[in-house]
Amino acid sequence: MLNESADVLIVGAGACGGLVAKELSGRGFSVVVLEGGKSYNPAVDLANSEANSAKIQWAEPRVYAGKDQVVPKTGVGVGGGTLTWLGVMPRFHRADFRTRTLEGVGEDWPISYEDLSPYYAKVERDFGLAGECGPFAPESYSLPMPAHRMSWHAQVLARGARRAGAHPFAPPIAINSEEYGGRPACIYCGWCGSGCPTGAKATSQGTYLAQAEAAGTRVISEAFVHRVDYDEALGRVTGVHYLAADGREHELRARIVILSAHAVETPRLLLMSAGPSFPDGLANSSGTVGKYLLSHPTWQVFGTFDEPVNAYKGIQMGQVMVQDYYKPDPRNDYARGYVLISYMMTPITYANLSGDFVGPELKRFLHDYPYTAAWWAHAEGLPSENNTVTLDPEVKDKRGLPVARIEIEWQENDIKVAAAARDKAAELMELSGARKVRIGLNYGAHAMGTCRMGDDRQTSVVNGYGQTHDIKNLFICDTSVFVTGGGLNPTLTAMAIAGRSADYIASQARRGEL
Ligand SMILES: Cc1cc2nc3c(=O)[nH]c(=O)nc-3n(C[C@H](O)[C@H](O)[C@H](O)COP(=O)(O)OP(=O)(O)OC[C@H]3O[C@@H](n4cnc5c(N)ncnc54)[C@H](O)[C@@H]3O)c2cc1C
Repeated sequence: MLNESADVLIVGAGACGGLVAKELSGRGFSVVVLEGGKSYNPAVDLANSEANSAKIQWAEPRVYAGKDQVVPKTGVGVGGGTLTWLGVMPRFHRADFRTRTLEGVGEDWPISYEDLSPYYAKVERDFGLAGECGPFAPESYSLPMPAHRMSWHAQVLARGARRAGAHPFAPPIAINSEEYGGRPACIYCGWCGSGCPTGAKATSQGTYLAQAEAAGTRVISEAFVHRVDYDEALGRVTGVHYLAADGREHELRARIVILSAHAVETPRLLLMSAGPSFPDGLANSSGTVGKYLLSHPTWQVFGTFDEPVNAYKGIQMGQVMVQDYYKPDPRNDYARGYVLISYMMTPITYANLSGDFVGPELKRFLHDYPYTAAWWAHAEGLPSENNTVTLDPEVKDKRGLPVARIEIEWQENDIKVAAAARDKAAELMELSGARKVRIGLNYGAHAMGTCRMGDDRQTSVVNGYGQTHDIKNLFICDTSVFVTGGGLNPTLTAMAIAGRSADYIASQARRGEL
């Protein structure tokens, strides 16, 4: 067993873990990041093959026991979800933080858009975003890089949206439209989800973690944390135990522990770290660790055109977005709203995941690939106590640890808002001139919630700064802390919250409060 120590120990080298490492190491803290996955050189290890995307997606067993299908998009490796992600980074709207007050659904957050506004801007600058804020943004803001020129796919989709009176725009995206941050402009090869071999796509690895390492952070890959250590006498966490690639156990001690393992593995780790003071899971006196799992109910909507669309050429997702139907409208028979995002899958994913097509219909569908455009209809799923991450009582991973058991069932509002999104996407596709519209799969995308923030320690796990109510030197900085999911891609908001938490941690530590 190896024993080491650090001021700050971060579990998970993804979007938020990388950001917090950079912020804290830049302020003189000694920081160690433990990452369960491998470290890759994208230019070599992930170059131009769809098969590579499997390397960087979480592939360890999980039990899906819910009524509805959810694909909790999770990456693995140094860079986490940003290795495989598609980089669409819109800001949440003011109303997203106050759904209970404004519409009587979900819960209000303990923080507001105004609290996050400067942190949004900082991530947009530091990470490097291209695009426009769009006509429905919570405030007008500009991004460091101009929008990408719309691909033909995006133009075809935008044509239908304009005919419906909507306002399509090129949303914020973490893919360089010009040289920025020492990274090249995108060459539109279309392999964003396989790891981006050129480095034009921003990843935590290529931005924050590289800067953190330059400032002294140590990133240890293939280090799977299976326990957060809690000292009963001190009432503090003291570090973690992790298993290295060779199966050997190590202990790492730290003054401050930050969990950034994403909304499935963070609650799993807390539940696995139960002890005498916390028999139901560490920092779980509220009983809410693992509850209120949030996801976005989505539909894939395809349109086949007479002329080639060649949607596989260019940025995979988010060359165009429609946000006209995002703002809640009392005339709707559902609360909240949705967006439409251009998204064409790469060929194998298209064949595997597009819909329930079989026989000649599947053959035609595959043949139509270059002639096909696609909207991703992306709606807000509301929190429910019954949507959970727990420890499976039977299935164990290769280390003998209980795997996460994920249960989700869409509620009536989720089904209605997602159906409205799907129908609008189909309508716009027809207006674009599609000769055939096909409805593809319906699933829950993204994972959030499970350790939600709140002012009330009886009903939430962390405060507005990601500090657990139960243990003052234990923090959560990832999408677990979301109270509601908004209807937009979540990672920018998670990173903005993590940036705010990093400021708080630094100031509290300096005052000797941690
Ligand atoms: C294909 C795909 C496309 C996506 N596209 C978008 C998009 O366009 N826009 C958007 O906003 N979001 C997108 N996402 C989602 C986005 O990747 C996540 O929201 C984001 O990465 C979450 O950040 P995080 O810091 O919470 O966790 P992550 O970035 O997931 O990082 C968590 C890290 O923790 C590690 N880890 C987990 N458990 C342990 C453990 N016990 N010990 C050590 N390490 C551990 C994991 O291996 C992982 O590297 C996409 C995701 C996928 C998979």
